[in-house]
Amino acid sequence: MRLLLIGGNGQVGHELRRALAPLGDVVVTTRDGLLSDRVPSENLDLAQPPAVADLVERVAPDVVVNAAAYTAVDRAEDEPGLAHRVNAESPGRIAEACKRIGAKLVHYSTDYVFDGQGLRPYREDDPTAPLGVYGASKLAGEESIGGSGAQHVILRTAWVYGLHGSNFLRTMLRLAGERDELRVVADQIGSPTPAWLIADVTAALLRGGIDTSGVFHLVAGGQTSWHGFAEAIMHDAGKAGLLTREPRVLPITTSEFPTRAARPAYSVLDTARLVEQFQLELPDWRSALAATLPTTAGCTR
Ligand SMILES: NC(=O)C1=CN([C@@H]2O[C@H](COP(=O)(O)OP(=O)(O)OC[C@H]3O[C@@H](n4cnc5c(N)ncnc54)[C@H](OP(=O)(O)O)[C@@H]3O)[C@@H](O)[C@H]2O)C=CC1
Ligand SMILES: Cc1cn([C@H]2C[C@H](O)[C@@H](COP(=O)(O)OP(=O)(O)O[C@H]3O[C@@H](C)C(=O)[C@@H](O)[C@H]3O)O2)c(=O)[nH]c1=O
Repeated sequence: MRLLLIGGNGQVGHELRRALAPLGDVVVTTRDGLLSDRVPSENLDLAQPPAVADLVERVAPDVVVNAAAYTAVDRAEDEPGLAHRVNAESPGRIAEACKRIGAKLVHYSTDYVFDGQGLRPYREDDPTAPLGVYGASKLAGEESIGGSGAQHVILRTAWVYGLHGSNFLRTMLRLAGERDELRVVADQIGSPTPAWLIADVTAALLRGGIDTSGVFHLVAGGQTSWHGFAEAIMHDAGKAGLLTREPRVLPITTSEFPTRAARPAYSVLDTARLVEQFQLELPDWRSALAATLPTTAGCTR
């Protein structure tokens, strides 16, 4: 199988390089033509939508996996045009190119397409109503892919973290080294999901063969708040010997932590469609976190 992985330096892209390698010949793109380990890659800037189709058609893959995105939730409020080009227009162009050459497309979207007013885990067909520019741009990306006619799987995931890249886990570990007390919102509920799980599920889907199109929710099981997640990070990181001291983690309300973009209060995703369609088992968020952190005996991931 010939694969084109767009965005090899992000947290999901980094894990996809590992997970997709056994599936065949993988061509990787980054924004500046260089992978994080300094290995050269193809160069692709999704802020320039016209360049996208040329690359897809030149590489002529069987499958395109698009892990690149504009993910700066607060900054997106001030850069809506750029967020839209990267998260909506370019994915639409990728999908159109896939349709032309008969390639399948795997793409990722977000829980931030919902407004967070739901009372039970969101299903794929529940009404969307993004609260901010990032969520709106990702929703527009889903729609342009959906309308392209390309065979596609869009995996909506949430609260992604890992040991690589920029994410909440790494922010908490950094702050733990700097402060005696962390203040973290306890009234936003979701499902922390490690990047390795997203990559492993993507590889499993491709290994089994994708003969469907649509949106599927992919998150680790269970739910917590950002505060609950931070407490679990401190607990597990402390046990793994990663902390020189364990700060107190104080629960606060969203109004006590003002941010440029509003976030959904509740964005747990129902994964039944994915699990049933592809016969998968997903770990709960707590054991997935424990499996992500290095152990004193060495790194588990
Ligand atoms: N992070 C999260 O919590 C969540 C993420 N998702 C979705 O999952 C997918 C993967 O996200 P994740 O790995 O966390 O994201 P990251 O922010 O870790 O990585 C995004 C990657 O996209 C690249 N990128 C950004 N702008 C451009 C551009 N103009 N042209 C080319 N590449 C660009 C970045 O490049 P560079 O390295 O050069 O900056 C980076 O490598 C995305 O679709 C995201 O929307 C969904 C839910 C939650
Ligand atoms: C750093 C920090 C954040 N927070 C709050 C702010 C926010 O409400 C929440 C999460 O913070 P972050 O800004 O790190 O996370 P955020 O960028 O909102 O994360 C989102 O990223 C995008 C890409 C997604 O698609 C989402 O699923 C989600 O993972 O925690 C605190 O309460 N205390 C803190 O010290």
